[in-house]
Amino acid sequence: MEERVKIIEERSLSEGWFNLKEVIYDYTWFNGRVQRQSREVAKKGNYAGILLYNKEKRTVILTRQFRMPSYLNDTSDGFIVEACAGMLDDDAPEECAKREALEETGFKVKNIEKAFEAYTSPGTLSELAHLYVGAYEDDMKVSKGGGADEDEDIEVLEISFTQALEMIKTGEIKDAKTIMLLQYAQINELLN
Ligand SMILES: Nc1nc2c(ncn2[C@@H]2O[C@H](COP(=O)(O)OP(=O)(O)O[C@H]3O[C@H](CO)[C@@H](O)[C@H](O)[C@@H]3O)[C@@H](O)[C@H]2O)c(=O)[nH]1
Ligand SMILES: [Mg+2]
Repeated sequence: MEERVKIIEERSLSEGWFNLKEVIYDYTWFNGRVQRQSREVAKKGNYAGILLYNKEKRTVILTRQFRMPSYLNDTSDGFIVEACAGMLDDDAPEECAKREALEETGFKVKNIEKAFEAYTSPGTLSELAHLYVGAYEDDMKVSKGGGADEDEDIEVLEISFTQALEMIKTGEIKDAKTIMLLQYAQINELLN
C-alpha cells in the first residue's frame, strides 16, 4: 500500500519534561487528495500501569496523588485516584509495571498479566500505555510504597472492588487507565 503520510518537517516548540513538537506532513486522504497538515504533538516515552487485586478479599490497590494538569482543570482539586503507573525508562513494560507496583504501593508482585495497550489521548500525546493486572497477597507487602523519589507523595489505598466501581459512577475516579482496568477486571470476573 502506498504511504499515506510523508513527514516534511518536525519543529521543536519546547524541550522540557516532554517534547512539544510541531509536525508538518503531507497527508493523502482516502479519495487520493494530498493535503499539507500541521499538528502539535506532546512526545515522550511510553508507560506501564497495573491494577493490583485480591480475589479472596475482593479488594484493589489504588494510589492517590496530586496532578497539576488535572488541578488546572476547573473540575478537579488535582488529587487523582489511579492504578499505579510510571514511565518505562529503559525497562520492558512488564518489568516497569512490577517496579512501579513496588515503588508506589510497596507490593512485590510476581505474576502479572497483560490486559491491553491503549493510547489514552491519541490526538495530543504520543504516549502508549501498557496495562496489566496482578494478584496481590498481604505478605507481598515489603515496603510502605509512596513513590521512588523525594518528589513523589503517593497515598496507597486498599479499597473494596465494589467501592472502586462505585467511585467511577460518582466521579471520584476519573483517570482513564484506572477506569479501563477496573472494568477489565469486572468483565473478566477477576474478583468473582
Ligand atoms: N520535575 C518534574 N517532575 C515531573 C514532571 N512531570 C512529572 N513529574 C514527576 O515525575 C514523576 C514520574 O513518575 P512516574 O511514576 O514514572 O510517572 P507518572 O507521573 O506516574 O506518570 C506516568 O503515568 C501517567 C498515567 O497515569 C502518564 O500520563 C504519564 O505520562 C506517565 O507515564 C512523578 O513524581 C511526577 O510528578 C515535570 O514536568 N517536572
Ligand atoms: Mg507514577
